[in-house]
Amino acid sequence: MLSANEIMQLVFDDLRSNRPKPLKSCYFHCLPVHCKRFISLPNMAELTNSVVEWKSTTETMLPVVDDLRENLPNPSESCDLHSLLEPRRCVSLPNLALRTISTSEISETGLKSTPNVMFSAVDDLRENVKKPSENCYVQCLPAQKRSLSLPDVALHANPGGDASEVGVSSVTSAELLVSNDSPCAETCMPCMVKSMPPASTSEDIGIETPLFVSSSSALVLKVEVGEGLMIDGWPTVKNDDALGRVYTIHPHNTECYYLRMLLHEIRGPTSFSHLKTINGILHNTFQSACNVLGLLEDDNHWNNTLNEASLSDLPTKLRELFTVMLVFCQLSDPLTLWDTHKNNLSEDSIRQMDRYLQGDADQKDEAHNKCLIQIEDAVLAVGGQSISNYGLPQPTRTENNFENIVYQREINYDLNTMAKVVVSNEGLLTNEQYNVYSRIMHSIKSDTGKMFFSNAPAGTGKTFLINLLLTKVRNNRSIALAVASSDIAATLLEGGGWPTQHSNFLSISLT
Ligand SMILES: Nc1ncnc2c1ncn2[C@@H]1O[C@H](COP(=O)(O)OP(=O)(O)OP(=O)(O)O)[C@@H](O)[C@H]1O
Repeated sequence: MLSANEIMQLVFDDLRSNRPKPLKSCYFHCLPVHCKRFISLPNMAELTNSVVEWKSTTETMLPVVDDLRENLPNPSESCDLHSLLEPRRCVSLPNLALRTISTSEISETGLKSTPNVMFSAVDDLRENVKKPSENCYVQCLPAQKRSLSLPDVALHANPGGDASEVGVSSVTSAELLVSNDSPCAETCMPCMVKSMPPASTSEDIGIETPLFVSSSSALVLKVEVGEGLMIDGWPTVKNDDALGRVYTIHPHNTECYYLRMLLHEIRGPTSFSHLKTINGILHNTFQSACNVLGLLEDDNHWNNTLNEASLSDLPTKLRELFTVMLVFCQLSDPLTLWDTHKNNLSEDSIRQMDRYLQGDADQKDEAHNKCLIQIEDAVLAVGGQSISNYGLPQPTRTENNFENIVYQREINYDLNTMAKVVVSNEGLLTNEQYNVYSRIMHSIKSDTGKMFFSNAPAGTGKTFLINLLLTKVRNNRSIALAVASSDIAATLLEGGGWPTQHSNFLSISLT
C-alpha cells in the first residue's frame, strides 16, 4: 500500500509525463473563469512560478498556495465547501486547502507546511468524495485529466489500494450518454454528472425533457452503483450528493462545448431546455444561453479586425480571415459578424452580379449565398464543419442559381433591343462582311458545327461582325458564348466576353 506522500508523487509524476504543458503565453490569472477551473494544480504551479523545477513538490506547491492566497478572493463565508457539489469539482486544490482549514489552523501552520495542507484536503475529500468510475482510468484520458481535481486523481492513481483504506466506501459513477438527436450525438459525450436533487418522484424533480430516462431521444443517465436513497419510478437512479465529472470537450464541438459550460453554471438542471432557459427565456442554442449568462467574451475585437481588414484586403482575403476566425477563434456570435460584414465579404460577387445582371433586387442575396458557399468550402478544407454548426445560414447549392452567372446572363437579354440592333447592323454590313456573316449563320442554323477563322487587317470590322453574330444568335433565344484571351479583349465583345475560355465553359450548363 502506498503512503499518501507516494500517492501524491505518483500523481505529479504522471501529470508531468503525460500532460501537455500549457502555452507559454497563457497566464493563469488572465484566463476566463471557465478555463481557470480546469487547470490542474501542477499546471498552475508551472504557470505561476515558472522558475520552479518540477522536482520538488513542496517547492512547487508553496508558491502556488501563496500566490492564490494573495490574488484570489476567498470563497464567501456562507459558502460551505461540502454543499458545493458542482463547484467543488472545479475548485483547485490550494483553494480547497485554504477552505477546509480553519482560521486557527491556518494561523497555527501559517500554511508553511504544504504537505499538511495538501493531505488534510486529500483526507477531507477521501471522506466525502466518491471515487471515479472503475472503467475510467486517468492514464488513458489525457484530455480529460485536467478536469479531475488532484485528490480524485490521487485516489485513482492508487488503483491497487484498498477502497476502505482510502476512505471510499463505495463506487458511484454516472454516465451521461447522448442520443442521436442531441447536440452531442456526434461525439457521444460521456459525462459524469452529479446525481439528482432531493426528490421522491419524477414530478417533484420537475423533469421536462428527461435527463435521466433511458430513451432513444433523451439524455440518458446511467448510475451503476451508488449510495443514496432510491427514487420511486427510477430504478437505476439514486438520490445522493455524489460528485461527478464532466469530460473536456473541444471547442470545435461547439454546442457540446457550451452545454458543458452551462452544466457547470446551472445547478440541478433537469433538461436541455432547463439549461437553455435563462431568466425565463428559452434560447435556441447553448451558445446563446452562455452569451446571456456573460460566460463568453464578445466579438468586438473580431469585428474591429474585419473592419480594418476590409479597408485594405480583397474579399478573397477577407473570406480567408473569416474562415480562420470561425474555425479557430471560438467566436461568440458568428451570425452577427456575418450580418455586419457580409457585403464586404462578398463584394467581388456583388460587383460581378452588377455587371452582368443589372438591377436585380435579389442579386445581393445570391452574392451572399455564393460567399457562404465559398466560406463553407474553405472551412471544410481546414478541417472545420458545416457553417451551420457555427451558427451561420446554410447556403443553397443549386445548379441554376448565381453559381451559374453566365447562364443567368444568357437568358436575361432584352430581346426587343437586340432585334433592333440586328436589323440596323445587318443593313450596314459590307459585301465581304455579309458573305462571312451568312456562311456562319448558315452553319449555326444547320448545326454543322464548323470552325471559322476571321483574319483581316486592323479596323476592317472583325469585331463589328462578331458582335452582330452574337446578337443575332442571342436574339434567337440561343446561347452564344464569347470568350477572349485577355481582359481587355473581352471588354470589346457584346455581353461582356469572359477573359478565360475555360471559366466560361465550366460555369455554364447548356442543358
Ligand atoms: N459595316 C460597318 N458599318 C459601319 N461601321 C463599321 C462596319 N464595320 C466596322 N465598322 C466600324 O469600324 C470600326 C472598326 O471596326 P472593328 O473594331 O470591328 O475592326 P477590327 O477589325 O475588329 O479591328 P481590330 O483588328 O483593330 O480589332 C468600329 O468603329 C466599327 O463600328
